[in-house]
Amino acid sequence: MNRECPKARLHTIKENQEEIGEEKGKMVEDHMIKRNGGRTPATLSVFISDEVDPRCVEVLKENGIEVVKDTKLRLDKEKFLAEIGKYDGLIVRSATKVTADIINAATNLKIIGRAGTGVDNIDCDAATRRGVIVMNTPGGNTLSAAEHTCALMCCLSRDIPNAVATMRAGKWDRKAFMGSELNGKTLGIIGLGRIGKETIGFDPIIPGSVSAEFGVEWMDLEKLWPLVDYITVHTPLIPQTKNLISDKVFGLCKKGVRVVNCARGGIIDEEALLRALDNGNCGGAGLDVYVNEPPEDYKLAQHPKVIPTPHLGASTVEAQTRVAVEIAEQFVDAMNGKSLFGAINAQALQNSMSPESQPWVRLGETLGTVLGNIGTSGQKSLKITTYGDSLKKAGGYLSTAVQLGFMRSQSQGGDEGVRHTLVSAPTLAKQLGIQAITSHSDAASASSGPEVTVSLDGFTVSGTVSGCDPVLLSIDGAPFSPPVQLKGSTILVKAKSSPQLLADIAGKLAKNGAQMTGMSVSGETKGSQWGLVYLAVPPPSGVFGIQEAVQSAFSLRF
Ligand SMILES: NC(=O)C1=CN([C@@H]2O[C@H](COP(=O)(O)OP(=O)(O)OC[C@H]3O[C@@H](n4cnc5c(N)ncnc54)[C@H](O)[C@@H]3O)[C@@H](O)[C@H]2O)C=CC1
Ligand SMILES: O=C(O)C(=O)COP(=O)(O)O
Repeated sequence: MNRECPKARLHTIKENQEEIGEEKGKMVEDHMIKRNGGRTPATLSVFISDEVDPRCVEVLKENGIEVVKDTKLRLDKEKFLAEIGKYDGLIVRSATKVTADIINAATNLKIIGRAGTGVDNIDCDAATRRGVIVMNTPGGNTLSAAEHTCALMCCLSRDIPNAVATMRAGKWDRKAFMGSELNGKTLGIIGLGRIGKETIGFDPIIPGSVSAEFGVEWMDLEKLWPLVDYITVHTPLIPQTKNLISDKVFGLCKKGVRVVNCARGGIIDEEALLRALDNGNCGGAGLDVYVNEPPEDYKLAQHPKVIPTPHLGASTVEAQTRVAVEIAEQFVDAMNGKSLFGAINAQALQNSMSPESQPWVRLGETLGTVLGNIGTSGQKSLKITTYGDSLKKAGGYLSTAVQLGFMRSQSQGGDEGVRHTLVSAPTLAKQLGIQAITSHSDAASASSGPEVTVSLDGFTVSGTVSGCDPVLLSIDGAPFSPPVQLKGSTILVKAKSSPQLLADIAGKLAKNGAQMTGMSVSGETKGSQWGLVYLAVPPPSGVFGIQEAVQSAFSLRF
C-alpha cells in the first residue's frame, strides 16, 4: 500500500485538525503544533509583543493564523504571565524580555520568533527545556546595522552631532570642530559575521569585486589592539565577549582610540569606557546599545565624547519590513511542517523533517522507550547501531529520538519547566548524563533490510519500519517472527519459556479484566520469552496484576 506517513514531528495545521484521533494526537502533542482539542486551524494564535511592521500581522493572517498584537502588555508582567498561556507562538524584537517565568507560563507555546538577530533577550535555555523552538531572521537587518555602524564612525571622526547642536543653538563655530579623516586609519573589527563583514566592505557604489581587494587582515587581539585607530564590535553578547573591551584593552590601545558598539551593550565595559573617555585613552564612542535599555542613568549618553543612539541599528523601513515578513513566513512554514529556517535550538528536529526520516524517528523513540523500561539499573550509555545504506546519515537524529524515548520512560513527571521533545532532548540528555554512541554498518542486517539496534546495560532491542510504523524485531536476542508493530497500548511481558506461555498470560490478563486485541510471543532467549500484548484500552493502572506470575511486565503506550 502506498500511503503517505503521518508527520510525527511537525504536524501540519491541517493534519492536526483532521487527524487528531487519540494516537496521532499523542504523537504530535509534544511538538510544535500541539493537540488542539478541536480548535480549528484558524485558531492557532500568535502574540506579538513588540513594535513589528504591520506586514507581519498581514502575512500571518493571510495564512489562517490568528494574531494579537499588544506592545503594552509586556509592561505589566502579571498580566503578561496570565495572558501568554493562550498562544501557540510569540513574536518579539529586543524590548520584550522573554524570561523563564514567561516561557513556563506559556503552556501552549511552540515557537518564539525574533524579528531581528540577537536572541539575548530570550531565555533560550528555558525555551529549549520546554521544547519551545526559538528562531530569528538572520540577515534581515544586517545592512541597516552595518550602515548605522558606518554612520557612527563618520559622526565620530567629524563630531557631527556636536557641530549640529551648535548650529541649532544659533552659533557659527568652525574652529571647535577640526575632524580627522577615516582614510588611512586602521579599523579593528571584532566579530566578522554578517554585520562585521558588511562593515569593512560596505560601500553602496563600489562593487564587491573591488572591495575584496581591500582585504581584512586577521590577527590575534593582543596584536590588534596597539595598531587600531577605531574598534567596532559585532559579536553576540556571550560570556566570552562580555566586557571584551575593558580597562586593560584601553590601556593596550593607542591613546585616543575610538570605539563603536552597534552589537550589544556590555561588550564594551561601560564603566571602563567612562574612565577611558575621561582620561583620554578613548577619544570618542559611538554607542547604539547599552547594558540596560533604556539606560538606568545617562552618564555615558550625556558624555560630550559619546555619540549615543537609542538602539536604532535595525530601525529602517527596509530592515523592519524584511524582518517582519521573514519571521511571519518562517512561522507559517514551521507551522505547516515545511521548514524550520532560522531556528537556533532545533537541530535534531530540523534533521528529521523529511517524510522518509519521520517513521525512523518514531522507531528511535519507541526503541528508547522499550529499553528505558526493560534495561535500566542506572546505566546511561545508549549504543545505537544503524544498518543499511539508507540509514547512513540517520545516526544524528536517531540518537536524539532514542534519548527522547528513553528519558520519557524514566520521567517521573513533575519536573517543572521540562517538556520532552526532539527540541529539548539533547539538552536534557546532557544534563542527565545520558550518552548516545552511534555506529553504522552499510551491510544489510539480519532482517536483510534497514534496521536499528539500541543497547543498554547488556540488553539490545532492534527494530525496523514497516510502511509508516515502527516494528520490533527482537529483544535481548529473542526474535519476534513475524516482527510486531509497536502501536497503541500494550503490555510487554517477560516470562519463563513454556509452550503454554501465550495461553497462560492471556488467561491471567483476561481474568484481571484486560481487553486484549492481540498478542505475540518471541523466540526463546536464556530460558525466557517476551510477549507483547495489545490492549483495546490502556490499563487503568499497572499491568493488571500479572507481575507475580511472570518475570517482568511493563505497560507501554506508543
Ligand atoms: N544595533 C542593532 O540594532 C543590531 C544589533 N545586532 C547585533 O549585532 C551583533 C552581530 O550580528 P551579526 O553580524 O548578524 O551576527 P553573526 O552571528 O553573523 O556574527 C557574529 C560573529 O561574532 C563572532 N564571535 C563570536 N564570539 C566571538 C569572540 N569572542 N571574539 C570575536 N568574534 C566572536 C562569531 O564567530 C560570528 O562570526 C549581534 O550581537 C546582534 O545582536 C544585529 C542587528 C541589529
Ligand atoms: O536584531 C538585533 O539584534 C537588534 O538588535 C535589533 O533590535 P530591534 O529589533 O531593533 O529591537
